[in-house]
Amino acid sequence: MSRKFVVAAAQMGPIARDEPRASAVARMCAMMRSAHARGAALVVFPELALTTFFPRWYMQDAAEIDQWFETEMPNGEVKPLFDLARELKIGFHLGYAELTPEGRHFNTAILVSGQGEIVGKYRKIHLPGHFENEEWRPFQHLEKRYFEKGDMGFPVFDAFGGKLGMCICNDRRWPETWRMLGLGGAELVVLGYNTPLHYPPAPEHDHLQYFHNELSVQAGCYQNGLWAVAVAKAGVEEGSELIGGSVIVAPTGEIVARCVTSGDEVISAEIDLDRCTEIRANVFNFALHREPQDYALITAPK
Ligand SMILES: NC(=O)N[C@@H](C(=O)O)c1ccc(O)cc1
Repeated sequence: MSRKFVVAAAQMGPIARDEPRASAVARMCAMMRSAHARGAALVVFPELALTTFFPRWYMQDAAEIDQWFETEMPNGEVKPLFDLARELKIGFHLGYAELTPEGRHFNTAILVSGQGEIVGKYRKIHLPGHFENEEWRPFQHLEKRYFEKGDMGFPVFDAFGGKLGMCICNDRRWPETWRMLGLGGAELVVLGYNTPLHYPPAPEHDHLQYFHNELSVQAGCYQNGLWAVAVAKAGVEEGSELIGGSVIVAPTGEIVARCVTSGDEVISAEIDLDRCTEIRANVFNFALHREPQDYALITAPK
């Protein structure tokens, strides 16, 4: 059986602070239709795709914070996306802020099948930023304040005729993320990001943001022999510029499609999951060449 299919990346432009979720969902539905018209079986939306990137603001009031979170998935506002997926028989990946019935907060992503069923879930592990208000910053990055570290590890799911894994934004910079997913057998990793162009602790690196995005994703793909779809929320959002540059990357590390705008934009590529073998049966044949007995420091407590 052929393991080729078309994947799409649906990059999103900015979402305003007062933009209702229904508006973001309508934009996603339009891109889902465009992805479907290209023959895509799966369309990947960004991290925290339903709202503006709220960790840029310092908040103390619990109710004010919780308004950015979803207590159910799907809920009434997101249901049109699930309904359209079912109608078009197209799967999707969606990032959102999750508030559990126990009152826990996570930066979460789900994988939804072409039948509109949630078939995978991941909660972000590498939370960037800081806990307290840092007034010297033009924008805060308070993910450590608003989210708990994910508690699901790096799961890999049987879906779309192969093995799929997820990670979220800052996770993509960490080789451990990719290696865990690679060891779990992932053949395709899907991820979303909100990456500010300006990095206040080291502004001399601002010009490297696009490069570091590609470097991280391409290295993760090559070193683990897997495909990736990495999708931005881009553009100037509430005065903070987020990078675009969403990409689809092959197991060889080559970029096969790249967004060229900072707005809502769909790109697609036919991917062949069997091409993972080109790398995994050769230079990164884990069973033959990995030497984990020499990697103990990687898992030593910090
Ligand atoms: N949403 C994210 O995870 N964004 C991060 C990233 O792009 O890796 C990130 C990391 C450090 C920062 O100071 C700001 C943003």
